[in-house]
Amino acid sequence: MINLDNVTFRYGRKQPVLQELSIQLKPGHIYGLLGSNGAGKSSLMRLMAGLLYPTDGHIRVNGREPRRREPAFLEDLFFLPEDIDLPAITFARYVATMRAFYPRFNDEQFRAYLRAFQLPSTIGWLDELSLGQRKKFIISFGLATNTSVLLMDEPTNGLDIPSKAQFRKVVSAALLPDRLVVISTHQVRDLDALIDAVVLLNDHELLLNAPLEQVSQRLRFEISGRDLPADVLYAEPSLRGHAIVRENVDAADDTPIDLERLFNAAISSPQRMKTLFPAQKR
Ligand SMILES: Nc1ncnc2c1ncn2[C@@H]1O[C@H](COP(=O)(O)OP(=O)(O)OP(=O)(O)O)[C@@H](O)[C@H]1O
Repeated sequence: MINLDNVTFRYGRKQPVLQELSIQLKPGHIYGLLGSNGAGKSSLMRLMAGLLYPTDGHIRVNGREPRRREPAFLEDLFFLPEDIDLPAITFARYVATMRAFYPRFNDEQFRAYLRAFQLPSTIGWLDELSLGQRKKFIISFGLATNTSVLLMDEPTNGLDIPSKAQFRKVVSAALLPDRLVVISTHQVRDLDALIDAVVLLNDHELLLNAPLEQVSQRLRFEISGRDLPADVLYAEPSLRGHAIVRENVDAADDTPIDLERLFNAAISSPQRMKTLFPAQKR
């Protein structure tokens, strides 16, 4: 469980990047952390990992304060940063060294993940891997640590299209009831059919924190003709008319969620989104 209580964060004396953020993230879920460039996704992940400290407010991860970086905290959280700088050592040496920090690291799983990503387990020097190969290697390692919290910052950057599909498959299979996964991205389509809850940052604050089930109960994703319905939150021209997001006023059947349209609707109608999703903890 990750709990943020009124967290404000700023770099030095600059304007706050995150302001009075209160969020609760629960195990058994894969959260998609969304936001425009510079919205503060990486900063938030680094705060959760204890690599940055809140200017104000409190963060608890499984009851522990990340900033203390206690061994029990570190062995139960894996953070995959956006830029992966692997050392100039061999695959075998890296695994032998790093696995010692994660008591639940599972070698068999690790090799299965590498196979799923079509990376040979005979990789040589890590600094000679391409960006996509480095990502696949570290994603496989992170999943195999079996930590209860897994934070991944832009993990799909650098992955080719088949690998993105493989990523979704592998991560969803690795979700267990006691595991909490947070994946940040600005390429929201990469998270289609993977996440089951969305956390959206906008304008330094939390705009949306909702399970997708709730999103589809409260919003409809439709194609409309030229005349847009009055309750539309967002519309974009499409080949067949307008692709729209509107309120699900009469609780009609669910429509499939389009994450990109959800994102655009939230950014363009923030006040209506807040009214529609008055999160217990915002
Ligand atoms: N080390 C730093 N020192 C000062 N300001 C920083 C630092 N790192 C990030 N920022 C600023 O904090 C804000 C949030 O950055 P952050 O990297 O958290 O956003 P992001 O949502 O992850 O962006 P992106 O999607 O582009 O990766 C930006 O305005 C950025 O310029």
